[in-house]
Amino acid sequence: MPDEQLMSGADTIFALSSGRPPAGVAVVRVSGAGARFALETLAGAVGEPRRMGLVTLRDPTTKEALDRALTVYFPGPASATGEDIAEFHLHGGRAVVADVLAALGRLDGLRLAEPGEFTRRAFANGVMDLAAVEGLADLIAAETSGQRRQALAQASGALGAAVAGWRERLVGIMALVEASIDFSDEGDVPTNLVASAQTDVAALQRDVAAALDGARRGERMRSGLVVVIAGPPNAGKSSLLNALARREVAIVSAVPGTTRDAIEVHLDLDGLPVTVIDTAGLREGADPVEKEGIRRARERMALADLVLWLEPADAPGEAAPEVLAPLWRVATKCDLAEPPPSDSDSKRDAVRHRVSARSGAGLDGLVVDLTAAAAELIGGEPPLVTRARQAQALDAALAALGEANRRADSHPELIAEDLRRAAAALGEVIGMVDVEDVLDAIFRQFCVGK
Ligand SMILES: Nc1nc2c(c(=O)[nH]1)N(C=O)[C@@H](CNc1ccc(C(=O)N[C@@H](CCC(=O)O)C(=O)O)cc1)CN2
Ligand SMILES: Nc1nc2c(ncn2[C@@H]2O[C@H](COP(=O)(O)OP(=O)(O)OP(=O)(O)O)[C@@H](O)[C@H]2O)c(=O)[nH]1
Ligand SMILES: [Mg+2]
Repeated sequence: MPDEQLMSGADTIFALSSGRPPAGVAVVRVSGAGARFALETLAGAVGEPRRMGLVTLRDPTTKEALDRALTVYFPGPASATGEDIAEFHLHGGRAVVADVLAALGRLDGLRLAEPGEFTRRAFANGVMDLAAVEGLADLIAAETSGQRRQALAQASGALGAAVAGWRERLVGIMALVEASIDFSDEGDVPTNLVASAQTDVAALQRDVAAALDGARRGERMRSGLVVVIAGPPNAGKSSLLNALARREVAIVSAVPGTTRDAIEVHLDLDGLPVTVIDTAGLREGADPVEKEGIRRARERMALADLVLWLEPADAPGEAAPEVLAPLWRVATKCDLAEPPPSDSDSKRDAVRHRVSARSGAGLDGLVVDLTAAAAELIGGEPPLVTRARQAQALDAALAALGEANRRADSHPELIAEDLRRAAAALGEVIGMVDVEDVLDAIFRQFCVGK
């Protein structure tokens, strides 16, 4: 083991960072003081920093060729983890990858990385703040362009930069308040210092509150908008789900009470993530299994962002239950019945769409309307705040700022204490304070190699 590695105390870690073999190319990353040693030993050369080179990789013991591969060396601290990094871009065959990983594992001081360990080191070395780490997790999980856009902004440090700006302003405000405390020792309290501090606090409150305003939107973008299909048995709920998903996800039958479990599909509507959930038809007097399905249906409706209430055009009139979310009445099987005279529905809860899963009629219109609703709820410029954890910390900061602002001018020491709490809460957002358990929770979500 190289001496500097013993001194740094941290192991050198390695992992397959690309997807599951077989694949066209597989990328193995090595991070830590032994990265250089790994290249020297397997490739026989390190190469110019940050330049790829084509080499033959050899087993260090037998000297057998393992692959013709591309390698690149990134010396720390200007690297993705802040440590020395070596990358092996291999042919993505299972045996190539397995044999190269095995050869690395036999090198002194190298061990397989734990999930998220590369990113954990990037965080520990100040390459990324905690919000950026969360953004990176979201970037890897992103299924739609909208999610990608929001995650990339956060992974690139958008929230971290905003928080840094707020903290800087807070430090300026604290200086004003501290100055007024010092003056008060001299029996000459310039109250305008505190007044000026309070003006600045109010401005800061407005900016933090504005960022918090987007939090719900950010969380919905991460998790996807939840649209629940509900209605009486046999209304054509599962048929509509299948039509929206364009595949036979749910069982459709003429027997009422077919669906019991809630069935989810993920749609990408113009880059916006929408989860559509098919549920058991609501009715009284069902058997115990169906009853449980109906309980789950109601539970899903209670958590929905939007409910589609389906009623067959040839047997309309089943009253929709009260729900918190907006509810759209959708007439189904419109191939079976003529539309009723237009004044037959009261304006307030008029049927909003007439569809037929069989003929396809009305489906495009429904999707256009859903896309517009999604754009309304989660579209637009990506918000800064995207997680409940971030929102809670900012809420705490806002509360402390509010306290500071409400205090009488005569208590600068108490104002200073409020401001320190606000600063600590802002620090939590970017992981400067008190986040060990949060860290474990976040890094557990990552895959090995990230
Ligand atoms: N092959 C490969 N592709 C990858 C990654 C990787 O680690 N390896 N990434 C892994 O997530 C992402 C790219 N992220 C990276 C982030 C920073 C640096 C880096 O060297 N940063 C230095 C120098 C910056 C510069 O010269 O412009 C620095 O920030 O100091 C490299 C990759 C996506 N693609
Ligand atoms: N003519 C016509 N029949 C339809 C249409 N959509 C569904 N059906 C029929 O209506 C019956 C019930 O359809 P499902 O989609 O299973 O209804 P559901 O609401 O999921 O029923 P449950 O799961 O039992 O609550 C099936 O026989 C379907 O073929 C349609 O647009 N037109
Ligand atoms: Mg069904």
